[in-house]
Amino acid sequence: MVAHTRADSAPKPTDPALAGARILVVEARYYDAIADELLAGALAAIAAADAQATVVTVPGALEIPAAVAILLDAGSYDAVVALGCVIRGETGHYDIVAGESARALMDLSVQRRVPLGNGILTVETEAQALARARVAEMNKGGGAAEAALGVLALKRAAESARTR
Ligand SMILES: Nc1c(NC[C@H](O)[C@H](O)[C@H](O)CO)[nH]c(=O)[nH]c1=O
Ligand SMILES: CC(=O)[C@@H](O)COP(=O)(O)O
Repeated sequence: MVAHTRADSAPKPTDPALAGARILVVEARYYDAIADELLAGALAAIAAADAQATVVTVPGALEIPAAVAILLDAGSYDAVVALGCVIRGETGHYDIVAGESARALMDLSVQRRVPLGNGILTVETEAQALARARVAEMNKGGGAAEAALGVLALKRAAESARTR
């Protein structure tokens, strides 16, 4: 039975239990400059936790969920970080790309019990995307990695409590 974990005592991304954890990073390089910032932030957060990152690149956000599923089946990863940027255009395709990638990733994370940080930006303009991607600004890539690491620390704490 896992004792209730209060938010202020939840494991943190820098939890020593994360050292050596294998983090799968799947990035969609639809916009290179934005992808560069998201990836830099995510890799910095993973390195700060002394975890190991494997980076895979796909064309667009819609390809991220399938790539995650394929790689989780093919390899052994402790957590996943998804990175990308969806900018609204003239048609409803934005809703498909943004909504379906998010839904598929959420389903993967819950069904497979795999910690997953979603760093796919869904924005109206490139300026909004850059402000959120830039490490020196909102650093959403780093935030997505820290979210995945935080849930991984929680998962490891829960597994440890179960085996006591
Ligand atoms: N418009 C954006 C896309 N569109 C492409 C899709 O993600 C996908 O690659 C295509 O539909 C083929 O399956 N992707 C982004 O990541 N960002 C966008 O703004
Ligand atoms: C989010 C998208 O897929 C977007 O690039 C599509 O643009 P459009 O709706 O103008 O075709």
